[in-house]
Amino acid sequence: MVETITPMQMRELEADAISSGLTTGRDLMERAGAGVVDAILAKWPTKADAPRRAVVLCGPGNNGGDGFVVARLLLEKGWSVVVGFYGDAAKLPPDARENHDRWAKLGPVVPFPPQDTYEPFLAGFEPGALLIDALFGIGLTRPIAVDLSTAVLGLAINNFANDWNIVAVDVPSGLDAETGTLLCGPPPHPGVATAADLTVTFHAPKTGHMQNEGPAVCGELVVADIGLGPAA
Ligand SMILES: NC(=O)C1=CN([C@@H]2O[C@H](COP(=O)(O)OP(=O)(O)OC[C@H]3O[C@@H](n4cnc5c(N)ncnc54)[C@H](OP(=O)(O)O)[C@@H]3O)[C@@H](O)[C@H]2O)[C@@H](O)CC1
Ligand SMILES: [K+]
Repeated sequence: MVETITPMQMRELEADAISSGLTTGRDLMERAGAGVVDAILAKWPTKADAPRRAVVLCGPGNNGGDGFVVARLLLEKGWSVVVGFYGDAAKLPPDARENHDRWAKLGPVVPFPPQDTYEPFLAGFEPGALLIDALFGIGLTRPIAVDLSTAVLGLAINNFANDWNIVAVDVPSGLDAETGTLLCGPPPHPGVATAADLTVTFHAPKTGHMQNEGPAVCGELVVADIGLGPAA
């Protein structure tokens, strides 16, 4: 049986590790991003000589921070990367802000949903590219706004037409990481922005990955070690 932990237990593990001096939030975020990239390259090794193109959608919290790390690490590997950002940089938590700023020195941060044209994102729609969902992780507290979920759905529809693969950072955005239920708005509001081909979570699976809608929307679930000690 797979041992799962709740999001609250994950936060406690993280806080204990940081307060005891075992690690820092910055290092955890770097390892989380590296774990996502490792899982991508393990699942799609041929992408090393395929399009090597990714659109990374980053949200307003630390899940978005992980996304900025993924964007930087893929760029370092020679990928072409477009970053969309749903949020306000000035309000990002510190580690996410740092990684946003590091990325901003490497490439543009395109507001998402885009204000006038989807062109920066659509330019990436070629077969085999990746859509990386770093919008919301264990901090999702309410249904995703209609404008955001509609914009993601628009990209996802293009994705289906163009054989993209979707990678979720920690959880597919819209999935409650504790209960495995979808935080849905009124119909036709989609509850899960992106049902993933690959979900990369950290330290241990969360309860929500394994129950209710979780298994159906996560795709393959990979657990990355981020240095919090042995998993439960
Ligand atoms: N903890 C760990 O051990 C590690 C965590 N790591 C990573 O951090 C992630 C957790 O980060 P997190 O706590 O910042 O939460 P996250 O999911 O980014 O979202 C919070 C933001 O979203 C907002 N918001 C919420 N719902 C919303 C909605 N419907 N629509 C709009 N906004 C909404 C919310 O705003 P608020 O509710 O305060 O208004 C807040 O701004 C975790 O999943 C993992 O990826 C790793 O780096 C390694 C170690
Ligand atoms: K996510």
